[in-house]
Amino acid sequence: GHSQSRLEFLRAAAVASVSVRSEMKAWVYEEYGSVDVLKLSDSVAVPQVKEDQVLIKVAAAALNPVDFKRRQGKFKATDSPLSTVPGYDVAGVVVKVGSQVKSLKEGDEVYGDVSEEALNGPKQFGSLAEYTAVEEKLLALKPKNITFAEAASFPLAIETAYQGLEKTGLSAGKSLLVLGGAGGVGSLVIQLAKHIFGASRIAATASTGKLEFLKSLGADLAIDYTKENFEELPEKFDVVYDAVGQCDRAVKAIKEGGSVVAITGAITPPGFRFVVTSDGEVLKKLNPYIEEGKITPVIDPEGPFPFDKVVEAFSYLETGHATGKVVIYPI
Ligand SMILES: NC(=O)C1=CN([C@@H]2O[C@H](COP(=O)(O)OP(=O)(O)OC[C@H]3O[C@@H](n4cnc5c(N)ncnc54)[C@H](OP(=O)(O)O)[C@@H]3O)[C@@H](O)[C@H]2O)C=CC1
Ligand SMILES: CC[C@H]1OC(C)=C(O)C1=O
Repeated sequence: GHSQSRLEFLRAAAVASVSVRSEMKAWVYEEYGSVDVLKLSDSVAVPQVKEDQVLIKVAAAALNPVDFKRRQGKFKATDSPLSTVPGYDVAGVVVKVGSQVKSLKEGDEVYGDVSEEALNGPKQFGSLAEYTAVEEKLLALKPKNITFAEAASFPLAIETAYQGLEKTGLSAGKSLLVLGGAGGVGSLVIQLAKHIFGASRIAATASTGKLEFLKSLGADLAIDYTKENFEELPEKFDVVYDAVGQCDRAVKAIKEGGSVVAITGAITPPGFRFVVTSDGEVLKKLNPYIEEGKITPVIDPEGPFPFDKVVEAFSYLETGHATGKVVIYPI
């Protein structure tokens, strides 16, 4: 009928517009440094899709500390070549698919972390752009009940939270202490621990103004780190998830036989380091919890930041005091 042919026309036009357009707007840095090296260019090549990749028209992106640590040159030994388009987290619409793509098609609304290994050869052309090319296996369909901005807030942080908790052996009836419960990762660790891993008791640390926020996420005990030292409390935990870099103190807060997973900072045994691997299958597994409203996105109210305010967004994230995620929307 008329509407079907119109839809096909629009879809073809969308594809044609991309295949004709060879340049796009993107944030780029050509050298390592502070936010001053970030430039907004309008002549970056639209990425070509490899056989196992899809081309995404970016609707929203989110920032992670790894973006600014990488830009500062902290991972230069294993980084991809400069110049770099930063950005790991993406949400948007598929506009082109590679020849080996199995289940995604043009028009699909997707989200994910574009770099399978965060530190080892991350994407040179990331998500802070109008288009980005991503392997199908790193993506999942966006749940219908959340916006693109909310979807972009999840991937790297929720995969870090989930995979890190899996490694600790947290299971039903065990207790957990989260160091940095109000951050992008910590706010999801609390929710996943409660709703998926069945933790019987969750404690978390943050500063004075965020204690009620911790409880709203599902923490039973909110510890104000400006007033007390968690490791001096009488209560010990089966698991500590360190998202701050306090492993030397975390190991004093576990029960005999407990475990400490640390995602940043120096490691003190028996604590162990964990680094996230991007995986669309994790998002597919968590989608039902998001669709049921059990896991909810947390976007810092300073944002979302529009595309031309990425420098302001990084400056805010780099204060180390963002609540939940710093999102870039609209693009
Ligand atoms: N290994 C891996 O795979 C990954 C590592 N990371 C790393 O983990 C860390 C956390 O990442 P992310 O959550 O995105 O970071 P965020 O920038 O979102 O963390 C900000 C939060 O940290 C809290 N915070 C700061 N200092 C303390 C403290 N002393 N005690 C408790 N909370 C504190 C702040 O709360 P307040 O304002 O109350 O101080 C704020 O809410 C970063 O270093 C990041 O690089 C992140 C993802 C993956
Ligand atoms: C060594 C941890 C490193 O990896 C990620 C993804 C970060 O944010 C880090 O600090």
